[in-house]
Amino acid sequence: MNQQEEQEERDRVNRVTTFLHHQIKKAKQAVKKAQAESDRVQKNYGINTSINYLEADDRIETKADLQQQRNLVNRTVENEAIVKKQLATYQQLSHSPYFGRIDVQDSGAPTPEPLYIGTASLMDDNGEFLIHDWRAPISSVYYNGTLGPVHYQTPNGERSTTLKKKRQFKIKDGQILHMFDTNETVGDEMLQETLGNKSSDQLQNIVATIQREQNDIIRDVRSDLLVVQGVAGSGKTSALLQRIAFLLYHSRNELSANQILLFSPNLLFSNYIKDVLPSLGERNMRQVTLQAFFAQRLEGLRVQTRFDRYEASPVHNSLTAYKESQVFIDKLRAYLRQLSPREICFTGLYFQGELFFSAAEIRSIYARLNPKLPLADKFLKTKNTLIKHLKARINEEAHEDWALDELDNLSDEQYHNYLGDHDPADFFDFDEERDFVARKLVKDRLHVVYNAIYNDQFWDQYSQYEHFLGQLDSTDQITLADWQQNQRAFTDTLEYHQIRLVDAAPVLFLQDYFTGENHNRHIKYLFIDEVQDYSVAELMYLKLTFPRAKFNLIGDSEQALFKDVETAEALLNRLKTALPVQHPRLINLNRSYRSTYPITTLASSILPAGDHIEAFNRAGATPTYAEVPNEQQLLTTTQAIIKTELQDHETVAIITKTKDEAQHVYQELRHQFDCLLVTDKARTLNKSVLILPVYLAKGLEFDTVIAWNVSTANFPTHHELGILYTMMTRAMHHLVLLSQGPLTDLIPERALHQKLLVKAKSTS
Ligand SMILES: Nc1ncnc2c1ncn2[C@@H]1O[C@H](COP(=O)(O)OP(=O)(O)OP(=O)(O)O)[C@@H](O)[C@H]1O
Repeated sequence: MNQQEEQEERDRVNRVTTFLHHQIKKAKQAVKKAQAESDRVQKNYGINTSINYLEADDRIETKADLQQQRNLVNRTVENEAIVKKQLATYQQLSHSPYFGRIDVQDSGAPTPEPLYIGTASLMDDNGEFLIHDWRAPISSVYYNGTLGPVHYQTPNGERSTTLKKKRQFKIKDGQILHMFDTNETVGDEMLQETLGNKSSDQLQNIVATIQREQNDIIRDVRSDLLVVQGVAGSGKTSALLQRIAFLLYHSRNELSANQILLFSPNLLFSNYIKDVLPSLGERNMRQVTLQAFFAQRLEGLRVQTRFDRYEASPVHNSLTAYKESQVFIDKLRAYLRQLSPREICFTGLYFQGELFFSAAEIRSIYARLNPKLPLADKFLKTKNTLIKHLKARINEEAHEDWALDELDNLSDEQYHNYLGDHDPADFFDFDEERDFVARKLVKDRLHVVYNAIYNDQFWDQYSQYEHFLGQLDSTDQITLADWQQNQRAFTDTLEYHQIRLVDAAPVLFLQDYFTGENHNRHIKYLFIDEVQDYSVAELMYLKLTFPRAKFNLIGDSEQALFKDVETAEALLNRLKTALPVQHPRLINLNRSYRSTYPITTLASSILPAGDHIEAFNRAGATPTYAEVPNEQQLLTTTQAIIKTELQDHETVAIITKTKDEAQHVYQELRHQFDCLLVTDKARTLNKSVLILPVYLAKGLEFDTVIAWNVSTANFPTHHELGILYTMMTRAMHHLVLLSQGPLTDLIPERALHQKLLVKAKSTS
């Protein structure tokens, strides 16, 4: 780029920034005006509603008036929101209006047309684009294309053009700090700089440096099952969030942020990612953890958390694996389909301590239905019939002694409340009036039975599940004794109002499949981050619950904490057969961005198939290790390392295998350092020394990581591989492995020979 071109770019940024400041001024006035207008309308609305309610005769007129007023209030509030959003966009663009430029020349066009790409689009007063939104169809050329003929997708099909130039900018506070032309997808230079920064307690958007394969994930609009298998630090979470921003733009007339649901691994993570979408001018999607979701659905039971289960026994057994498998859910489905009315666990409903509808009566209603009807229809028809019977019983019960007694004991006020708007003159005689009040009273009392029917209390899903378990045979891997013991464990925990995690999804599946209830058709896109920690049974249940949602499953099979590491292909094959979808797609991300080259190289070396991991070429210190003979020395070495690391870095995280270890380390260090023990209730990480168990470090990153006690004793088998890999890959700039006794054999000999890992100075 020559000097003149550089000057032209600077002039352009100045022009755009000046224009933006002008727009900000105008927008601020518009916001003020809109606020005043909505204040005025709301005040008016308040006055009108209070006046009009005094005038009883004008009720109908008042209702129409009120509706009109309410519409006006809604419109002004909406208008205020629009101008505020506009202002926010201008303010956001004024700091850094754009980060890219592409010059494209359509065939037949005399000259190339320069287009500037930023986080939002901006037009000048003549309606010409000064900035194109990064999500606009043409902008994909910036991310995907190299110079020459290029293609891009538009709502009307594929278009072609020629990419003549690609330029990148770094603009801060309206000043160009850096600009260069590139033929690469998006140049390494910019990425180097971004990745070299210190860690932050908030994930940043990656809009300026999205990589080609990440762009594929972001812009996919076809798949109904998109599986992203990406190595640690490959930008899966970043791409997921950029994808949500893209979808909100692409389908802005049909999709709103509250139709997108993200299952995130823990609350800390939810907080970590919360600024990304707002930084792109979009509202956040809804977020939930599987834990919270289960707890809400299984109200009244304490659901075991994944963390509890991991702490109780980090290693999976074959019985758990079986209950988490597709086979198990398939068996459950088949069982429900062939259930005879005799086997259905109906339960009687009681009223005032006496049986009101017996299980036998309910069963006979069910048995009379056409057996060929779908399960959910049969359940619904039974429910409706019960409600009909209940209504009939109201008339009968109104003549029973209990009802007549209650009627006689009603106060005048209660009696008139039951009469409601009715006048004694409305009735033929007093008996008719009493009969009317008696029916009202009975209806009122029987509401508990109505609620019980409405809430499906005439069927016991837990007993049904026990019945299902009872009729399963033991399998090759599971002995009859183990199986029976497992069934007893389900019943025992239930008595204490608890349920183990492994039973939560199957019980809910059984319940919703049988009743056809609790299906959420509102959610259009479901995202699951860290999907490798979900069982197939859990995913099958989520698919049942969110039947209209397109599934986006993002994870890394090598970071499996709660089960053994498996290949991406195996995971995908399991999912493809388990979830009924039409357009499955797998995208692999093999390039790792988070960590320095030496850290990624070491971390990959511990994986049996780690060769596919491509380390981004960012320089940094070689990871170090220290083997010490006792725990005291483990602590003193840790202290020394923290002190050294804090000289260069902002955050040091000590990652342990378990919560107990984390608590112990914290107790020992808290007097020396201002440190934070991270628990599963934590929302923020506001200290520079953090101590946390590995499952809470999921998805997060820190400048320096100290992997606590990765010894042979603590990490004895390949079951711990995913745990160790996850610990190591949280480090951005420096990684230290500490071990009491010999280092785990999971670190291969060659890592030491090839000096991928060297002894820490303080102990050498
Ligand atoms: N295209 C990119 N441009 C700039 N930074 C990027 C890009 N892709 C990823 N990063 C950075 O790399 C780091 C890791 O990204 P992210 O957390 O999204 O990866 P991940 O695959 O979800 O990681 P993990 O599975 O290990 O938790 C983040 O700091 C992110 O900002």
